[in-house]
Amino acid sequence: MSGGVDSSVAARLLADKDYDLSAVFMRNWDTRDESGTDIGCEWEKDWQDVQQVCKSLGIPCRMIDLSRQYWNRIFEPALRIWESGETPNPDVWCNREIKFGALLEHLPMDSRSGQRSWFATGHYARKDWSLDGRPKLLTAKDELKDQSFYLSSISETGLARALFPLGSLTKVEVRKLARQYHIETAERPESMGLCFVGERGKFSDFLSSYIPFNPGPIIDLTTGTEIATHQGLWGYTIGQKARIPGMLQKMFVARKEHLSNTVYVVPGGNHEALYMDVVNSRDWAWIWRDSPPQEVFSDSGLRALVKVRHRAKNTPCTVHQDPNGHVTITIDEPQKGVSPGQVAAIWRDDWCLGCGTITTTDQSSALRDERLFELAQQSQEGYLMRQQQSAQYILDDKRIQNS
Ligand SMILES: Nc1ncnc2c1ncn2[C@@H]1O[C@H](COP(=O)(O)OP(=O)(O)OP(=O)(O)O)[C@@H](O)[C@H]1O
Repeated sequence: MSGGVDSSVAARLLADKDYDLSAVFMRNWDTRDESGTDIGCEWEKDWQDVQQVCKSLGIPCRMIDLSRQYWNRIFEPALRIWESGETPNPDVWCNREIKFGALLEHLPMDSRSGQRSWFATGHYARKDWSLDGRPKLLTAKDELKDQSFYLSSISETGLARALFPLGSLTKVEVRKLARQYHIETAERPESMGLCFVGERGKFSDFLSSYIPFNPGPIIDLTTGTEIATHQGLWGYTIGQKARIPGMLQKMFVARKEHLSNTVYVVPGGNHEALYMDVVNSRDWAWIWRDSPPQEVFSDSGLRALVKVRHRAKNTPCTVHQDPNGHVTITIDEPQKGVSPGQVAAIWRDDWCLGCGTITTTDQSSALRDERLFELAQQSQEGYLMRQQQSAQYILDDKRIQNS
């Protein structure tokens, strides 16, 4: 339980069904880890809320400190990904590594069945069983609140023990129930921001206390000219507006290039260079790890639905997997703002099958404007050449000084 409306209502619904309940609150962020900031200990407030709600529901609760695991398994790796120019999705990996990973390991074993106890959360998702008894992750009834995207990386073992009591309710119904049950946190607003880290004002300011500045050029992809300097690739997200001082025209981030430390922008939020329809991925994980759908290995591939970020709509696509496990997704309708580092998850109707991290995106020949990509190539080569030249000048300078 997080102390919020959703997990509190979930607990109450299970209590009404006579489950033998106990609650666990995870403390996953230690504000002492925050470099140079003094933001206060929000987890203490959440923990108080959990204790208060549990007291009125009459169920025991305890706190588990998983902040070291969160730092090592989620936050540190995410910082390295931001630094490399990709935009990670720590919340998806948090569900796999922490909630349905480290936490599950703490759950007591049921003496009768020899299995771990059931594990309920306030996620908006549903679960069903296949005919041969395997758990299926399904989308929630409330399409707007559906969180199956965030759960798409969890394993079959974790899913098998999971209960999602809110899966068939809408958020409006859940809030109504919270008021009806007089749950203390019924009016608590939706939590925002990075899972467990919480809201942190301007996110790029928060990141800049962990990642060193690394200035590089911002290049207009349509002209190949350098129009500004950025302070680090991590401050820019593909598809989003890029603030360019002194420029009236609104520019949007089309690409980020790690090798040359370059941000490429285009004028206008609907520019064709912002739309991608081919997605390559790494670390692909099927929820049923040992039995991917066999169609992905055939020439025609698996027809499915894909989501490339939480609020994107599920879009028809074709999925292929090569013998090395790499998954490529070709999307029927080009998507805006598909970002390496983010997660692509796939569904068959309402059944979520798994997800992977986006490595590269591309435009199929129907979309591609070769001229733009030649310009990008040239400006990248030009930038690398200038870097080599300035390195040579520094060397020459040193030689002159030494002699
Ligand atoms: N600190 C925590 N300790 C234990 N469980 C948590 C914690 N944070 C989240 N959860 C569990 O994960 C579920 C989803 O969390 P998330 O933050 O995505 O949703 P939420 O809408 O903010 O949920 P809530 O209203 O319960 O805070 C929660 O409903 C809860 O069951």
